[in-house]
Amino acid sequence: MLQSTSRLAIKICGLSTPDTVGAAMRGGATHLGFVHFPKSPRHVEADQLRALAAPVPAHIERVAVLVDPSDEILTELSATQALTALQLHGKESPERAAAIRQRFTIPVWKAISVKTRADIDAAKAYNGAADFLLFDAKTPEGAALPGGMGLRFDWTLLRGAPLSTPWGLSGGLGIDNVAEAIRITGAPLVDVSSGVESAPGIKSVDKIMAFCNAASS
Ligand SMILES: O=C(O)c1ccccc1N[C@@H]1O[C@H](COP(=O)(O)O)[C@@H](O)[C@H]1O
Repeated sequence: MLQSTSRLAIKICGLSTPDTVGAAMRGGATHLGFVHFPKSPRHVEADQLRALAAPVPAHIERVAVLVDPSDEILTELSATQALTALQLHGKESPERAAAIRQRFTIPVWKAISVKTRADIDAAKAYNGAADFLLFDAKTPEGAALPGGMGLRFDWTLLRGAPLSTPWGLSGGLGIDNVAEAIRITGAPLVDVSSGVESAPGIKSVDKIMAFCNAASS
């Protein structure tokens, strides 16, 4: 889970190679994300995830990104013993999030798709059901993926939002805008995927390092 410290937390998401996992760790990422969703260009199988996470020290969180996962998929991932949290990035209800947390005894993050202030207000339904809320941009109806598309939302919508569950910001973050995003929202955690890629699914070591520097500056 996100620790209650003033240090900014950085999540580099969609990692699929040892060299980019290494870059994220060297850059100071506090959280590493692994997408398990076959439609994604960042998809990693459970065995691959286990191998990628093996050299990661315990103080760095390992988060699986999932879209409406079945219990079968969750059981397979749980068996890797490689994860410290599950990020639910589909249409999981508060009841489903709570049930996953209880059955798999692991912190659950819920991605909240945001277009308007009403979307942020509606996130309170997950208070007590999810351990962490990740605000991300709403992708267009019929889009191939529910995230990882480099889309951002109006960050000012988060100003003054009464959030009682720990939270973070994602969606369209990159080297050139992450500092502004932190300034506007006060986000305690920033999450990036496509903003540190050279092509969809291809993470760039240089961009990961630059993002970590920009976020921490
Ligand atoms: O990255 C993916 O392919 C993905 C697939 C399915 C659900 C979520 C996905 N990515 C997550 O989306 C946010 C924002 O990404 P971006 O920085 O805008 O590219 C991030 O949490 C990714 O983990």
